Amino acid sequence: MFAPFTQQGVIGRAVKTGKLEVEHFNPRDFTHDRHRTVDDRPYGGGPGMLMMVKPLTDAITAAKLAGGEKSKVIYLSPQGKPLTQAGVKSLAEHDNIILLCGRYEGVDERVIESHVDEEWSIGDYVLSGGELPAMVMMDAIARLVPGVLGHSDSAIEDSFSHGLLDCPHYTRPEILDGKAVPNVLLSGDHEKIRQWRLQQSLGRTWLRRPELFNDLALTEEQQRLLDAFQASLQQ
Ligand SMILES: Nc1nonc1C(=O)NCC1CCCCC1
Repeated sequence: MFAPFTQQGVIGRAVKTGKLEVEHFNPRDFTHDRHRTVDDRPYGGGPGMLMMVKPLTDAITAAKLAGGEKSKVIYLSPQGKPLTQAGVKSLAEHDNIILLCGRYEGVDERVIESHVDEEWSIGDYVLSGGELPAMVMMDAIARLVPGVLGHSDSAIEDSFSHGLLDCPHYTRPEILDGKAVPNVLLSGDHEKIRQWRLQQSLGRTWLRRPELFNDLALTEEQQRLLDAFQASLQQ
């Protein structure tokens, strides 16, 4: 699952240029029976299986040997803290991260208590395994690693970087099904374009995700632009 992800695109380039290192530790390689068993039945009954403790903790130990004892162990599950850009920024501070990807119905709680530093969720829905959430987290963190993105501004301008939703974007043709690109974007007036984009981000955030303003302290300019946006809707 991870090979295409770590060999293509932003992550692929970062791995190729040595800005990122990705290594896998498969619990199956830490089993000692013929069937390389990694799952076991849950105490208390109930459907499905859990991941066995020993192959998991041995894999984590091996990963720590490779990445260093200071590696942060992260477990991805719906029971984790909801991942936001702020959370990504805090995670990007670590030099080494071990992402524990669950399968079946999950892992023994004692593995989480004894080996996991932080539990994170990428959203309130249930997936079949932790691999896709791990790749989501890897992609979001990698974009913040200096030198990983060609044009670093694009990461800074990413939505949520200022806690706001992204503004609308346009490319050719200038008229599409009778709908024209907003004139300001054709004006070449970079200050006007910056203000328009900021106002659009503020307006969209207000219309679609007003709760995001709870964690934001708007600058005077932002407040002025938002007020004008709201007033324009009253007309
Ligand atoms: N949502 C999520 N956010 O992060 N992970 C998520 C998930 O849905 N993970 C599924 C895994 C969880 C461990 C047991 C097997 C299924």
